[in-house]
Amino acid sequence: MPTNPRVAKAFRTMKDIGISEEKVKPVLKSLLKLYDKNWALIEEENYRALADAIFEKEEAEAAESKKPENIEQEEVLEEEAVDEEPERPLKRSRLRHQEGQASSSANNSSSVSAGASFKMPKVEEEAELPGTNFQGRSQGPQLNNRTSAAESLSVPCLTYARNKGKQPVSPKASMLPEKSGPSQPAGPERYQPNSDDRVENDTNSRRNHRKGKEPQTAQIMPREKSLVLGNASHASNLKEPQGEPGIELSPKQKMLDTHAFVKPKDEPYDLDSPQFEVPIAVIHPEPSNNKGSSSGNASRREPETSETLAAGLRGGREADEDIPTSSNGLETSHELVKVQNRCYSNIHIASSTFGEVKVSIGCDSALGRSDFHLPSLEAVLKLVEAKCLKSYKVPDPNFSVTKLMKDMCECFLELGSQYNHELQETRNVDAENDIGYRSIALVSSNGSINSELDSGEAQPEKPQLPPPCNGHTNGTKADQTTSEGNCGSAPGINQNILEHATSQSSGPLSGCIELAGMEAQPEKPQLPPPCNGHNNSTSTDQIASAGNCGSAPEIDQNVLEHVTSQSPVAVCESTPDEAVSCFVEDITKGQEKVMISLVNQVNSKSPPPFHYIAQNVVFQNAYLNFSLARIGDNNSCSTCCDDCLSLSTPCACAYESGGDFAYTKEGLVKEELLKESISMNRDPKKHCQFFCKECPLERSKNEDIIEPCKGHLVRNFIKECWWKCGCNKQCGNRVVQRGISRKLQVFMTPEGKGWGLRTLEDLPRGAFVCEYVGEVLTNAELFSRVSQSPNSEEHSYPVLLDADWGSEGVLKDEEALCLDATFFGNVARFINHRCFDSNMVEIPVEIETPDHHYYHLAFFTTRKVKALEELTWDYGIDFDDHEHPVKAFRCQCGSKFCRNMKRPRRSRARRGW
Ligand SMILES: C[S@@+](CC[C@H](N)C(=O)[O-])C[C@H]1O[C@@H](n2cnc3c(N)ncnc32)[C@H](O)[C@@H]1O
Repeated sequence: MPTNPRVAKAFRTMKDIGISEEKVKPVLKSLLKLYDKNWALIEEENYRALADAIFEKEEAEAAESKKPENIEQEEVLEEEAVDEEPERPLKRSRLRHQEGQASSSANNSSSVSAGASFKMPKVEEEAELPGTNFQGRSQGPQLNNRTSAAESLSVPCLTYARNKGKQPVSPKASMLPEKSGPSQPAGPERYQPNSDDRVENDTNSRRNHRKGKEPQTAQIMPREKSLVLGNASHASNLKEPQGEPGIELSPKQKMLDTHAFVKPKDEPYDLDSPQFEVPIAVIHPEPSNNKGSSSGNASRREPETSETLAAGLRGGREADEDIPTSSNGLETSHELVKVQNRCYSNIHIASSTFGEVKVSIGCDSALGRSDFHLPSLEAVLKLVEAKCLKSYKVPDPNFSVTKLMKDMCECFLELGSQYNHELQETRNVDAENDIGYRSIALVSSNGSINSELDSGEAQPEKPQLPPPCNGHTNGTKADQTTSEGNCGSAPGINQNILEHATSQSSGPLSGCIELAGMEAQPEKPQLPPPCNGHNNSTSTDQIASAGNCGSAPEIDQNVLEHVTSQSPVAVCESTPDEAVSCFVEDITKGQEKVMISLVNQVNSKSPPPFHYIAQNVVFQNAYLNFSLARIGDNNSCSTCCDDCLSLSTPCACAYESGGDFAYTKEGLVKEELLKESISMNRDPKKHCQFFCKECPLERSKNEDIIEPCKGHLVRNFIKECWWKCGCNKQCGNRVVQRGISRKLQVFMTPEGKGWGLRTLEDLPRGAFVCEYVGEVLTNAELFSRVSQSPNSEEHSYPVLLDADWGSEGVLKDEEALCLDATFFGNVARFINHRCFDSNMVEIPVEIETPDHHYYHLAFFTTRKVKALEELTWDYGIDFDDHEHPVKAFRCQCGSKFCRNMKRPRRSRARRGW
């Protein structure tokens, strides 16, 4: 009897089930070597792995001795087939990591199917799934996340059968057919009534496998926790034994072992843990590559990540649990799973000293459910978002779970660092910028950073400024301004600050701005100096050189945005010495879903008097017919529900845009339409134009001598779902009608263009910004309005709704319409013109009526637009057309393609008015 009590016990246990010491010894030796003497793995489940290995060895030997020549031949083929088969999970995921390839096998790793029939629909998606710990998923005999209920039930049958009939068959076995034929893929390996059939069935199964039909059941089956030795499955969890002393392998066994998991020594696995837990545990919406951070990228399985998360989840782990650590001393995902077992249905939040926060959610409802399959992260997020939008009536269509989780992290940080508040107040402003502080800072008129503004009790920590682009925290404002051109909006950090500012509804700066007429007048904020040259050394030229970044320095913008969210009233002051001569918290007066502030840091001009409207209004004669009766079946999708974009076949509303919806699921205009629309503006001559027989536009100018039509571009329309449609308001084919959702701001441009519109957040290409909203006028009405206007130059540029005049036949005067936002309009009235390379393009949108003489004109970004960039649109002006009723302005767009520059004129057909 061996002296080592563990060895002795192993022998004893094996003996109990009729296995001699002689047989146990070499296998045990081999296993010990394989598992790095990790006895826990061998002893687990009453020496299941050991028994498996012994049976497998026996099986292989028996097969070897019986094998006729033709089978050997077959095995060669089988080996080849195995070579062609997608690699087993662990190896696959590793390859992926090493080679950076999005191998389809990552998914397949958890598929019942094997061989050529391997196919998972979501391959690419999952391959990119951030935070999916494929390694964790692939350890040990896998619980297949695609295993059908029947397959799951078959587990014990297989394992019992494998057990030479020495163990009682699980009651579940009786639920399965006695013997599965070839038409039942997992049949032969699932149920084997007696040991005599074993080799035969193995052969069958491999034949099937070669045909790509045989699922590798043995390797991917779930094991029930209560399984005892007799339930042992294939020895598929053994490391490839080649070269292991003490075990001679037959070719057949080698073949079998090719199917076996190659279990690296530093990644012990837990046979008990249902593998589907792993991906759930490690799903992270936003992977971070930040080394040393606790919010790791689980898909890359950074050791820190596993460790931190495991540590966070560890909770009540037994002290004596003998799960080995990996070779680098860190715990493995295996532990993560195990620990998770005890923490499911919990939310865990942890932060690192780097100020990063990790939120993890454990779900137990799927445990043990054989019908459970791993959804893609994208699908999970989408569903949650849909639920939030529907059930919780989240009004913002751009609500995202990822953002929500970010918010959670931020709140966690904020709350967690409150105690540090006072310390933060006295922080040296020259200190390193630290995103962890999520701060807002102000710039005083002398350009130095003022960190004294936080006077609120128990407020989150003191705002801290991001350093200006030139790195000089104490530099002058001019420095900051001039450096802005190179930086765009400050990378990442400023955006965070902006968002933070917006979210702090009663934050530390509450009431900082002087509020006219309010009783309590808290300290006035030290706002940035104006850009008019009146103050200190600030130079207008320098500011103007801010280039593409819009006009205001980013830091100022942070301030403004922050103040915007705090200040309940507008403040306009006439003294140019003040940093902001005019500030309006919300020019929409609550009519948009989002507030849109207005700020003037350039001169003392007040906002123009106009009525903000969020929807077009008819001035007088314009004829619009929105009757439901006009909307036919071709123009609506009454049988749809929820979100039309999720339909496999687009509904009738996609007809207008060529049978496919104009929007992506992200709410962006699809490339093709976007490109076409941009091209129409840039090179109108290349596109189809319609020439009216009797142009209503010309008619409106002069009824006596009607000039020939100058042509109208035939534009592509977006058609959105509407009231007659069965889908809901959050349907992805309803973007424009949901209104403005982006953070925008009206500001005084320093280049002399007057007011302009800018974005306070980064915008992707194809994003809806706003609609041009104004009074709907007939062209005749507009003509008389403009001609009566003493200074037509100051008239907000009207737009002609002529995108489909060609299909409308001869239009009556009341059908030839345009929009004028001069007196009644929305934020689009502030959008300035830029020749040729503007960052927005207008696209006609059909919503309420299929009559295309009236439609909505919506602006979409032509490219990614950085926070603080001015939003522009090419009005299509021909600066040489001196006959035009609206006098052309002297263009200050700054584009190198400007059509109004002092050089040979680039004339172009004037679009619309
Ligand atoms: C639709 S409004 C834009 C808002 C306007 N800047 C304001 O202050 O209300 C059009 C007017 O803005 C001015 N504008 C727009 N783009 C311009 C440009 N590129 N250069 C100079 N002025 C421009 C012209 O006065 C034009 O008539």
